[in-house]
Amino acid sequence: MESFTITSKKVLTLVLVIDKAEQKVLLGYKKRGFGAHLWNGFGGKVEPGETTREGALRELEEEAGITVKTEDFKKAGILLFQFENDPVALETHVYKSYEYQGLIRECEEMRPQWFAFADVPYDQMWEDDRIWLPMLLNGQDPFYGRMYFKRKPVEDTKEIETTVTSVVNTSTSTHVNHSTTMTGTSFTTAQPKSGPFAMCDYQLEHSLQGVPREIALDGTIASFEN
Ligand SMILES: Nc1nc2c([nH]c(=O)n2[C@H]2C[C@H](O)[C@@H](COP(=O)(O)OP(=O)(O)OP(=O)(O)O)O2)c(=O)[nH]1
Repeated sequence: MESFTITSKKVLTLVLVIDKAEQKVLLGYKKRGFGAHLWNGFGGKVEPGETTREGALRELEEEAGITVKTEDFKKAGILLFQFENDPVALETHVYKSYEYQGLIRECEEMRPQWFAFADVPYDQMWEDDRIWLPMLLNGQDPFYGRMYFKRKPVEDTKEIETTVTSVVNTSTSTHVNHSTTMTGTSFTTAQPKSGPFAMCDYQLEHSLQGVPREIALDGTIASFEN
């Protein structure tokens, strides 16, 4: 796991708005930038001077045109994304709300659309989403996940097949470890099915003593929300 050692992290947010009565979740089709051509929740980088909650609410308003009252806005967990040979991890603070105000609208970055829980397009999302999003939709939060990605080899014109061998698990008594071997992931450069990265390992915990607030550089939960 040496190639996954991290020395710093960027703080990001991700917001899932859920219609509980209709069993639907609001996703956005990302038109450009990091994660382009994938469906995702709304979010992005936290700006200097902002809390993660403020950053998440701002991104939701910018990208989907809607607002959520503070009391309805719940922290669901933290996902730490790590990329092979990249010392900078992405500490993503995940929020959810069952309520919203305003009119949902498209912007130049995201095209919002409601999906029934049963129709969430996992094959056109980041690969880790199929692991934790069902838990969030079923109310099995808070959670903490650590996901490891390798870059898929890129070939310009034709669809290619790639095999990613799982990295060795480092089981500890506090982590539920899952190791996956993914074979035959097809994608094109123009429209990668599940993005330019292949997840090669992950850990997910959801029986936490509280809602995680920060992750230490050794990957453990540094502190919990009050
Ligand atoms: N569902 C999911 N979301 C992810 C994964 N990895 C990852 O960075 N994200 C999210 C976190 C952020 O919401 C978003 C990346 O933020 P961004 O680069 O779009 O940030 P931004 O809007 O500030 O960017 P920009 O304006 O500078 O283009 O993608 C993942 O594996 N799964």
